[in-house]
Amino acid sequence: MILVINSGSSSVKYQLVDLDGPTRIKSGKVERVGEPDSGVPDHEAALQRVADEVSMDSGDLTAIGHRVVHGGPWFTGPVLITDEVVKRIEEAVPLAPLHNPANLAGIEETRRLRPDLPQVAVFDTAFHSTMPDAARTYAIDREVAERYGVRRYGFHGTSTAYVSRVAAEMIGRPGTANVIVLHLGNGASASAVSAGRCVDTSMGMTPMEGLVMGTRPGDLDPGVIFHLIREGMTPDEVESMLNHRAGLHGLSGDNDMRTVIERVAAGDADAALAYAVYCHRLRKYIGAYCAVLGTVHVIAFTGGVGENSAQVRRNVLAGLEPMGIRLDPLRNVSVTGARVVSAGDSAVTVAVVPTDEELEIARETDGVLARTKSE
Ligand SMILES: Nc1ncnc2c1ncn2[C@@H]1O[C@H](COP(=O)(O)OP(=O)(O)O)[C@@H](O)[C@H]1O
Ligand SMILES: CC(=O)OP(=O)(O)O
Ligand SMILES: [Mg+2]
Repeated sequence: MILVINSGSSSVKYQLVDLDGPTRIKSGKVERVGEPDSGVPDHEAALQRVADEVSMDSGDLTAIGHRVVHGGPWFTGPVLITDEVVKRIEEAVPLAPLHNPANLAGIEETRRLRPDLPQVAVFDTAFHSTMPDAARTYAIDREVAERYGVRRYGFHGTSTAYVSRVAAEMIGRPGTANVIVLHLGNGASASAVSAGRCVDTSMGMTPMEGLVMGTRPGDLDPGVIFHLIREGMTPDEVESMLNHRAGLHGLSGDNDMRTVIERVAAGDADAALAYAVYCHRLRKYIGAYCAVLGTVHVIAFTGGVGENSAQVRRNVLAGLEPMGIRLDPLRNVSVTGARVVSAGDSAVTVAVVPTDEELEIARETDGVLARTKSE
């Protein structure tokens, strides 16, 4: 039995997975980590709760798999965690300040509680590591880029790998489909996947580029940053603003899409603007990735917003009928499992695919253990 820990910026999810049996034995989520009055002051406290819930001393555990958001230039696949690996994950903290520290806290805690078990790191960046150079490269001075390691990595790769595979299977094109995956959670990204390979993704060197997110702005003219610094903000203040007080939260004061949508319905102008900017950016990326892929077989919505908000799907895809994208209004409001929500005559299939990062991490963890044993 494998324990999977998915430490996010504000939540810790876990799953106990038995890959030989009925797969998901137990799962849970500690949310609102670090928010005042949530009763969960930090990630250590959240992990303590998880440890209480899963009986960490169980003899049935064979390994622990961890989501790690940034693998830097070092990791293009899952690895057994050693002190050396931990050091690399620490080195990548400045590139994913909301995520890597939380991932490290999870690793440290489970290594302390179960030093006897193999632990595996599964990186968000790994799936995107085979992106073509044209998509991975920022058009800046090549020497500067090389010296400082400036390049695009992409994130949400574990989710995107899982969802693109399920979506391709759903339409009877396993391993061959062209898929646009829209992972819309607190962080959000779009990816273009062709025959199982990522050919472009919206997040970049850090998880700040691309779509509008709960607290991050997505695409932003870099000139804005220099303007703010010249006006007197420090680089740390700008970075903190862009990580914590931008996106839906920056525009409306709320980062939770459910609250934003309720406020839009109640006629709130700030929420309406935040929602409009969010949807507009998403439409732009869908258009861009249709062009990148040429032919799109399926658009897959996932993540908390993508899976649950029929309204976001409807608003974002409205008017795209000339591009062969037509939702079925009734299917779009259906609510269970992986499902097709496009009309029968839609050239492009639109699907909702609940992501399962934890199952994918368990499989990758199992794969690393099998390879380690056979070596
Ligand atoms: N029914 C819903 N309608 C709109 N948004 C929803 C709904 N359910 C969940 N969400 C949104 O999903 C987001 C969280 O997604 P999730 O994938 O769980 O986040 P993360 O894994 O990044 O912490 C929140 O913004 C939440 O408001
Ligand atoms: C990479 C990233 O943004 O992850 P999350 O959506 O879990 O915050
Ligand atoms: Mg997530």
